[in-house]
Order: sequence, then structure tokens, then C-alpha cells
Amino acid sequence: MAVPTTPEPAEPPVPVVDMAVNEEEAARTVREACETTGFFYVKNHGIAEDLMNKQFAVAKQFFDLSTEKKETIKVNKYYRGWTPMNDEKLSILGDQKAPDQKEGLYIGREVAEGSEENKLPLHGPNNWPAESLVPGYREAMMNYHQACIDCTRRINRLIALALDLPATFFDDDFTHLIASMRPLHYSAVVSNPEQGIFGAGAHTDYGMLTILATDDKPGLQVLMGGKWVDIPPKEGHLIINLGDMLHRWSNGRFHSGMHRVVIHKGQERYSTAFFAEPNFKTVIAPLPTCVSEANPAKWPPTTSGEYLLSKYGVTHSTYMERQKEKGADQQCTGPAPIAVN
Ligand SMILES: O=C(O)CCC(=O)C(=O)O
Ligand SMILES: [Fe+2]
Repeated sequence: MAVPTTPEPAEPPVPVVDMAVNEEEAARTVREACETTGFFYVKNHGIAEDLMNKQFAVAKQFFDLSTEKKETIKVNKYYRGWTPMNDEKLSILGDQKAPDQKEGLYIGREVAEGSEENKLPLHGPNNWPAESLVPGYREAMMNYHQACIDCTRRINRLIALALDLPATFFDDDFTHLIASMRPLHYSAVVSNPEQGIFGAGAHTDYGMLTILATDDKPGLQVLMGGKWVDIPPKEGHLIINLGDMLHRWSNGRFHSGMHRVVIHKGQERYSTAFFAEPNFKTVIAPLPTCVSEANPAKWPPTTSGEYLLSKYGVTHSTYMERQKEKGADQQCTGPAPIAVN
């Protein structure tokens, strides 16, 4: 059976935020999106086309390598490196039978071994392919990664304004952000929701926000009012979605939208997701404008790092094993993980 899709809408199903207009105006659109679907497009986002094209080009070159070569950088104890096809099963809805039909490569901020930050879980050196395997890979990815960090800081200003906070509100919490980027390659295996086959199963993202760049192939769908709605690629635009941490930080006011990827016939697909989370030790307690006597805190405080680790424990079964390998000195020392969502 063919994958059911919604017809291409005349208007995009989620708003477009023009980052070139004044911030107050842009923040109004951001607020509308964040209080409903948690998804929006951005245009005039400031990421140069050249950086975008280069990262897609090297991503493809890497994924085109033989399994043997890709295995030279299998994901390491810092959660950086290659994850093969069929490695994950993202759906949290119990509707997925086959694993995700995708491979990916985790890239983070470069943190030197032996440094103070390296004592924190998830903070360490990247796991790059040898320069001879994909010339220019590291440079193209690090340039794009930095551009996404800069873009995150600009979007954070709009999110702060949308929450009636000063535009600079989040700055101090993103000085040492956790910035995990993932070039992804979906195989041409056609998705079939009725048989539980997906490019990526239904999930919400974990953190503050995700910056998603996709090629020209459709595939991303967002659950809206009980229906899966296509979020088609739009040239020159990025797709932004909020994660569970911001949902919690905003005391439930901002939405973290459920989404998945369906692959259409013969349409191998490439995308690069950049996941931004606050500094590891940032306390996630309801933001001042999101809590009142009439609207008390729905969750106890946690920290960015603790929250993220509890989420990783849920979907990445191998994560805890890798943590053990790292040794007790690098375990997280924050409060014990608590139930979320
Ligand atoms: O590839 C996409 O369009 C979405 C990827 C995604 O949702 C994720 O990696 O969390
Ligand atoms: Fe996602």
C-alpha cells in the first residue's frame, strides 16, 4: 500500500518566520507556532548557502563509503561518530516494527580530552573520518555546525521575546551549549506506516530546539490534530522545531511536536539535524513568565544534562553501556533522573 500523504498545501502548514524583519514582529509569529505545533520555517536565517551545500556534499560522500570504511568511526563513548542503518527505533507510539531506515553521524562541539569540560558526559573529541576518505569533511561540518550555533543564538532571542522575557534571557545558558549535529541518510526503503516501516519513527526531540536542513525530498510529517501532516522542504528555508526540554522549561506553554519521517518510492533522502540544548549544568525550572499562583510548576527542577541523559537512556539502549566504559569519574553528578512527560 502506498504511503498516505496529504496533498501539497497552497500555504505551508506551519508559519514562516522571516528573521530579517524586526525581532518583535518575528517573535509574534514564533509565539503562535510555539504555542500550537512547535514547528516553524525560518528564512533569512543567516546560514550561507555555500556552507549548506558543502555540508550536504561531504555528508553524501561519507555515506557513500563502504560499510567497512564507515565502521572506522563507529559511534564512540562520547556519542560521536557513525550509527549504521537499522540502529535505532525512534517511535514512542508503539507503531513501529522495523528499525529506522537511516544511518547518521553524530558531531558535537570539539572538546579536548583531559579538559575540564571533558569530565562531563557527552563532552569529548569528535570522531572524524580520515581526511583521505572524505577530503574536507571536518572543515565543512565544523563550519556548518558553528553557523547553526550562531543561528540558535538568534532564534533563542525570538523565543525569549515570545515568552515575554528579555531578548538576551537565554544567552548565559548557551555559552557552552550542547550542540549535537547529525547528518542523516535515509535509504530508499519505502515507508509503510500500516506495516510499521518508517525512515524515522514518531518521536519528539529532547532539547531546546532543532534546526533541520533537508534536501528537496519530502518525508517529514508532524502530528497535528490527530493527523500526520507533511512539512515539505522549502528552498532557502530551515525547519525549526522545539524539544521536550523547552516544553518543560516553559511549564508546558510551548509545544514539542511529535514528528516522523516517511520515505516515498525511490526517494533516498538526506537531512542534517542540529540539536541545541543549554549548558550541561543549566537548571531547568519553570521560566518566570510561565508560572504563577494560578499556574503552578508542573515539573520539579532538573538540569539540562540530567534531563538529556534520562532521554538518551530511553531511546539509545547502548548509551548506558558506553557510559560504563567511560568510568565512574565521568558519570553525571546532578540529581537523579526523574520521570518526564
Ligand atoms: O530527517 C528529518 O526530516 C527529521 C529528523 C529528525 O526528526 C531527527 O533526527 O530527530
Ligand atoms: Fe526529530
